Amino acid sequence: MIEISEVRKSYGNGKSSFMALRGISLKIENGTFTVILGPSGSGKSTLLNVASGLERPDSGSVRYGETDISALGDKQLTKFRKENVGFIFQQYYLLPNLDVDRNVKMGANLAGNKEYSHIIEAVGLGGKEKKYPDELSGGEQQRVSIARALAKNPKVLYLDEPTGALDEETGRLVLDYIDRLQRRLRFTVVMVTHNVNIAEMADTVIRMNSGKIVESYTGQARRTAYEIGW
Ligand SMILES: Nc1ncnc2c1ncn2[C@@H]1O[C@H](COP(=O)(O)OP(=O)(O)OP(=O)(O)O)[C@@H](O)[C@H]1O
Repeated sequence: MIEISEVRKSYGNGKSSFMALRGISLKIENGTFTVILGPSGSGKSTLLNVASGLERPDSGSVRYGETDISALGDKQLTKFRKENVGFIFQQYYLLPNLDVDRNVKMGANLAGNKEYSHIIEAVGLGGKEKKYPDELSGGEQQRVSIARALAKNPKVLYLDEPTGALDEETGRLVLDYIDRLQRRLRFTVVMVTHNVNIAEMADTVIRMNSGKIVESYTGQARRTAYEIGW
């Protein structure tokens, strides 16, 4: 379980400081799919970054089971991220001079995994291993970034607006891969999105406003990427 307790986070200092998270507490069960909704600037990305160990909270704790990652040193925190979490962003951040196979291999190497070809197949990119990012569509590039993240075999996959740069058809396709892989492999998913419809795909929905959680509910029947509105 991921347990976030009384987390606060501000940016800047003095008069220009801004409190992005104002006391967030939340529990995420292993193997569940959580969607975080909220208006622009409400703190969604900050929460994702703090939960995943990309950023440290000013106060409060972020626990993965027995480990409080907010108390880890830099080296230990980096090791924790390498071994436990995968990231997917709106931008794909693929290395342009590496082909699909080597981009995904980079993810596998981070976690010391040798096997990753099956992940390329699983995101529907079998046969495209030798293509370079600029030879792929946006949806294909995002599926490479999913494969790269999953090649680490992460316990938790964090996604920040993964379909933000994609049209509806491609967005549904990408979400469908994430959904089906999550149901099969049972890793934990935490996804930030502007699209309220995507919340219907989740077990748990968290709604944020002004750095606080204003609503959360869990246990809803999950819909597939092709059953939701857009
Ligand atoms: N590195 C930073 N330095 C200064 N302020 C920041 C930084 N990152 C975020 N903020 C501020 O913190 C607030 C919350 O930002 P955050 O990115 O978490 O919101 P969000 O809900 O993800 O927004 P969006 O949906 O637009 O991405 C915003 O007002 C933002 O300007």
